[in-house]
Amino acid sequence: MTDATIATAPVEVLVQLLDPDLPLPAYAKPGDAGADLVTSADVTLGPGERALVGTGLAIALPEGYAGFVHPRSGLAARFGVSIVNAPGTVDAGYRGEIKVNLINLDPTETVTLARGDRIAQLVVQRVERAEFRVASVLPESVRGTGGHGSTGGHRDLVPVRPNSE
Ligand SMILES: O=c1ccn([C@H]2C[C@H](O)[C@@H](COP(=O)(O)OP(=O)(O)OP(=O)(O)O)O2)c(=O)[nH]1
Ligand SMILES: [Mg+2]
Repeated sequence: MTDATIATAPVEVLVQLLDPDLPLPAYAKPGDAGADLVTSADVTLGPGERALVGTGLAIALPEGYAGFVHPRSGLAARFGVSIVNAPGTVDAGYRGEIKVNLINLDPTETVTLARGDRIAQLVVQRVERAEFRVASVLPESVRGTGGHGSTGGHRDLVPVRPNSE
């Protein structure tokens, strides 16, 4: 089945509208993974500035689910706006307002967002709960302890610092 509109039944998420004039989280297109969240206030972010922004929503996710607050790629590409703790994690038991820690990563431009603008997207996912057990030896794996670039691929990537030749 390739039609993105044909999907399994959606999971029901109760939403408390803390600000009745603001919308529910909304999927912009069929098949979208993220439902857009809006800012409840006007926000101005100078270069490098961040702000914890309300969305006017509180939700109750079913047990076994979490919400992940992701940046919007359009805001990132056009204005350099991202989320400090991307993706933010909304626990199933959280009943407070969903907030978004926006940051303007542009080095020179100030960005202005108006109340009601879509600032982030909420991805609802099933999550496993782990039981952590101490082990003195871990099972072997092909990767082993290699990480942090151990597979290469950075040969041509040389860090360039401003004002250095
Ligand atoms: O982008 C986010 C991330 C988190 N939260 C809310 C929901 C989440 O359930 C709660 C706690 O988030 P997290 O566990 O990431 O933060 P913490 O610093 O560990 O806080 P706490 O000590 O309350 O767990 O804050 C948001 O509203 N937006
Ligand atoms: Mg926590």
